[in-house]
Amino acid sequence: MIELINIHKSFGSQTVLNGLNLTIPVGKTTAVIGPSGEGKSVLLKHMIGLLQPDQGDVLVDGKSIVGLRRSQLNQVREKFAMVFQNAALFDSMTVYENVAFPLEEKTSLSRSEIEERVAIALQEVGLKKVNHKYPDELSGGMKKRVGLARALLLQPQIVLFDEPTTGLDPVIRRAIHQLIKETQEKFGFTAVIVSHDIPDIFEVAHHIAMLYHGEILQFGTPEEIQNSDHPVVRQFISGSLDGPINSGVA
Ligand SMILES: Nc1ncnc2c1ncn2[C@@H]1O[C@H](COP(=O)(O)OP(=O)(O)OP(=O)(O)O)[C@@H](O)[C@H]1O
Repeated sequence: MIELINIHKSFGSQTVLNGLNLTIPVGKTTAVIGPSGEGKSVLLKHMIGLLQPDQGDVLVDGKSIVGLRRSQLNQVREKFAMVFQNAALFDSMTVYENVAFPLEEKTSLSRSEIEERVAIALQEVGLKKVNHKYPDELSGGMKKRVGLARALLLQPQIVLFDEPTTGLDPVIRRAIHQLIKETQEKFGFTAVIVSHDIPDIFEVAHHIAMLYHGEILQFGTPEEIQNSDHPVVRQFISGSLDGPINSGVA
């Protein structure tokens, strides 16, 4: 379980998180939504110790990860996998080499065992005959699938997705969402997804956390969020220009 307790985070004079509390349910998918620039990525980075809070605590399975030494933090991070916006593949490596990389680095599996696991992982994300291709020979959707295959290979307990469908067309976006949903159900990991995909994300996540002005304004099931009475939540999910949220565009 990940618990964020009274998190405060500022960059210079800009306060981004302002006493934020959030508990991520185990074995479920939680989506973090909210206007651009409100701190969704900053929040995700606190969960894995890439950023430290100015105040407050982050607990992973009941233990604080704030102020840990690098070696201790690396141990905690073994529970996690992170799927970045751009899939973060190594351009000079083939798809096979990219996916095999964590197994070669972190396990003592034999070459044939690694080959077998990579083949299964690529099959699981619906990729065929791409082993020898390089990332720049793949479409955006295929790259995301490779990133997901690599993330799942070490069987993480927790998978963090930072806007996993950015830049994809609506059909591929749906396919990636479907894949995240299916793999989460199959492996049962705890997932946290930062997403702008409304209303699609309501079909993927079990819980939605709406971030606004440095706090979680509302946490609930997709149904509860869709039926929210809160004017900010209502405006945000309907994409209306009228309401308390200022788009910042004149
Ligand atoms: N390392 C950093 N140093 C300084 N400011 C930062 C840093 N990281 C984030 N910020 C600032 O914190 C704010 C929140 O950024 P963040 O990327 O978390 O927003 P977001 O909600 O994920 O936005 P978007 O939906 O547009 O991706 C932004 O104003 C950003 O400029």
